[in-house]
Amino acid sequence: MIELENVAYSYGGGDLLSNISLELQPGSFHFLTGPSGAGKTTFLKLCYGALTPTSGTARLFGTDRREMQRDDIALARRRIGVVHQDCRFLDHMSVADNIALPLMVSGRDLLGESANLKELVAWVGLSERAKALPPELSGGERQRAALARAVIMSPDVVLADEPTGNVDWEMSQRLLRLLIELNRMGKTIMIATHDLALIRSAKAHVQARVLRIANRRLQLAGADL
Ligand SMILES: Nc1ncnc2c1ncn2[C@@H]1O[C@H](COP(=O)(O)OP(=O)(O)OP(=O)(O)O)[C@@H](O)[C@H]1O
Repeated sequence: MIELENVAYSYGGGDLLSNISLELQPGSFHFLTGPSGAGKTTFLKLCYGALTPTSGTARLFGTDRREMQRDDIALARRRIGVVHQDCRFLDHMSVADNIALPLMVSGRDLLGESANLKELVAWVGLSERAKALPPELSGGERQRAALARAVIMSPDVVLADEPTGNVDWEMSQRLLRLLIELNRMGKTIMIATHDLALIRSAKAHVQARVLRIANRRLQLAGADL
């Protein structure tokens, strides 16, 4: 699905990431951890093709990122749902319209999709808030709306960047349950997080690999988490 082979990435100074190799298997569940500034968001951007490796190869669904044209990237992006750290809503549009935005952008028939949209809004527990504007939402509501938007196109892979960053324990558990449910439906999940307690709590419910970025490298974290 997504394959990184000996990838390095630099924003212009020295390498932020180097020697990164990983193949995301269909249906797998990964956590990605590491100190602030280690490069977790950058790593996710390499996985969804927003960045091209400085060296090495990133393949998205079998195609080298360097050989992908605009349309290829757009197609690959429909298969990868991203929950951004800062949610990125359009504040003048309702929660439901924000969630439906990927459908609108890809030219899908919104009327035909309205039952799916309603079901998805209910799945994340936001039926009562569907008409609200994003600035009116709580942190947990924002994160659930961001998750719904990330999966509206039925992606194969969901990459979530600190999806539980600004919410209490109960809400992080609720978000985690939603992500585990997606994994049980067959989706490949990767969650970047600082929250080691969240990772520990997941282990009882899902077989997850824990990756850690430290000193520019990607390592498999030890069992001592
Ligand atoms: N567009 C950019 N241009 C230049 N430097 C950048 C850019 N984006 C990120 N960086 C730098 O790259 C480093 C890694 O950033 P990144 O956001 O990937 O780390 P992170 O591990 O996700 O951090 P955090 O846990 O704090 O979110 C940081 O030093 C950051 O300032």
